[in-house]
This record gives sequence, structure tokens and C-alpha cells, in this order.
Amino acid sequence: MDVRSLAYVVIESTEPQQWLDYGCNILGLMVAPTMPDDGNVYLKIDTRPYRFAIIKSEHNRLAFCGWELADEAGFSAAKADLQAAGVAFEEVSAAEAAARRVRGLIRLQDPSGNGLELFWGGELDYAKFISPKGISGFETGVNGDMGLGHAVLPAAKLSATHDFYKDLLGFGDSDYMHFKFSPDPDDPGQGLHFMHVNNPRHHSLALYEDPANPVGCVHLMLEVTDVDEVGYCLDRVEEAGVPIVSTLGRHTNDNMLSFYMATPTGFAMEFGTDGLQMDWEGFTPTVTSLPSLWGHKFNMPDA
Ligand SMILES: Cc1ccc(O)c(O)c1CC[C@@H]1C(=O)CC[C@]2(C)C(=O)CC[C@@H]12
Ligand SMILES: [Fe+2]
Repeated sequence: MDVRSLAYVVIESTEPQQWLDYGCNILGLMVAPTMPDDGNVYLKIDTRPYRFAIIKSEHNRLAFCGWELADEAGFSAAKADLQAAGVAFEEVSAAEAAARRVRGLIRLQDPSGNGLELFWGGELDYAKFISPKGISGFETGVNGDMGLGHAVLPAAKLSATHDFYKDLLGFGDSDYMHFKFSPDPDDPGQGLHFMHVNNPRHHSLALYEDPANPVGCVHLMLEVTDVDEVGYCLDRVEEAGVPIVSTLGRHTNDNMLSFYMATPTGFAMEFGTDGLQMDWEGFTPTVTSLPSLWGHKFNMPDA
């Protein structure tokens, strides 16, 4: 499978309006002007119609990551691959695909129960991104082809979930880390697989061996093009009293300069800049023993 980018996320919320306030006033995202006024909240960062859909629900959780395939042939091939592997998926109606602003869509779960959608034919609406907080721009590539950023998902079944994304969906390994927070010699610790799709972003997905995560997500990451926008966002976070999950720091593996904050849904948001853009040709996946060059003091255990 030739997955090109993490194109959108769908978040279920008992109060989508919380995300309207948080998204616009803290993150500096724009209300999507070409999406319907249907009680849900749609937020935009670039030429794509929206990158965040916050849907009214009884649950508060990350519901789906939307992964983009190159074209209709790739979409048909993906469905055939899933069928051959005996992995169940739901065909989504044309009306629902149109509501997502894509031409074809299927829905499935990974082995740890994370929801995902595979689609082709994502629209560009070219509605100009005008940040309510004056953010100069988000790093999403050309026509948004680098995707919105990355998602770190809980993977209680780490090995099976890693195999699913690697062998079935064709994601590549970028890096692997292993964390051990307790001195107990019987504690096996937790693995973290960083994976890329077919774009230069160092990782679009990471899988964290997190046994019990009620909100379906560890964190999402957004990347701005100007380091000052990280600082301005940190000022807004502090001014509004949004909890800071991790201090400013620079990661080892993707060089991202970032901090982490709480979101209305209980997972974290990483807000950063200066991430590496990789040439995957001939790349050898790395194993890294240090998460950050400096900073990133996590406020445990809700990291
Ligand atoms: C280590 C690292 C590299 C690049 C990233 O984009 C990134 O988010 C991370 C940190 C991931 C990881 C996490 O999200 C959950 C809490 C973790 C396990 C820590 O306590 C340190 C590293 C953290
Ligand atoms: Fe991250």
C-alpha cells in the first residue's frame, strides 16, 4: 500500500464547542469556511478544506486518523490487500465520503482498536488560511502532501499493531525507542515505534505501548514554519492556563523543537517547528536511547 499522508483526524466530543475555542484561540487554527454549519466543528490549517473534524458524540476520544492514498487504483489495490489479509473494513457511502471531502473511503480498526480511514481523492478548497492568531503558516508540504503533522496512538498490542502498519499498510520504520520509568527489574517497559508514510515527514504515526488509554490518542503534533509561532503559542497557553504537559525541548530523532499542552479531549497536543524532512531512499531505521537533546520535561503520568 502506498499511503501518502495523515490528512485529517476525526475527534468525538461531548462538547465540540470546546474545540472551537481551544482550536482558534490557543492553537490559532481557522474555522473551515467551506464546511457545513452542522453542529460539528471543522478546523483548517492549509489548502485542505479541514484537518480537524470534531464531531458531537457521547464519547471524548480520537475516533479516526484519515490516511490518504495516491489515487483510485491505489485505493482499489488497498481494498484487495485487506481482503487477502482477512482484515475487515466498512465501505463508506458516497454521501459520507463527500462529507469528508474525499472521493472514496473505507473505515477499519488496527489490532489495538484504533479507528482509521483510508481514502483517495482528497479535495483542496484553496480557501486562504487566515489564522485568528496571526500564525504565518503550518508546515504541510505542497498541496498539503506532508499531512497535518503526526499522531501517537496507544498500542496495547504493540507488535501486532506495528506489523499491521508495516506489512499491510506499507508504512516504513523511522526510529524505535524503549522507555522504562520504574526501577522494578520485572517491568518490561514500553516500546515506541516511529513510522513514516510516503512523504518527507520523519514520522506521521508513532505507536506507544500504552496498556490503557481511554481517549484513543497519546498526542497529535502540529508544525509551524516559524519558531516565533511556537513562542507566541506558549504565551497564549500560559495566559489561558492551559496545562503544559511538557516543557519546550528539541527531540533527537526528528529534531523537532516543541512543547506539549493539554487538549479538551484529554490527549496532548505537541506544537513545534523545524522538524527534519527526510529522503527515505536508502534510509536505515534507527534505534534511539534519548528522547530529547534538551528540555521536554514531561509532567508524568499524563504525558
Ligand atoms: C521522543 C519523541 C520524539 C519525537 C516526537 O514527536 C515525540 O513526540 C517524542 C516523545 C514521545 C513520548 C510520548 O508522547 C509519551 C510520553 C513519553 C513516552 C515520555 O515520557 C518521553 C517521550 C514521550
Ligand atoms: Fe510527537
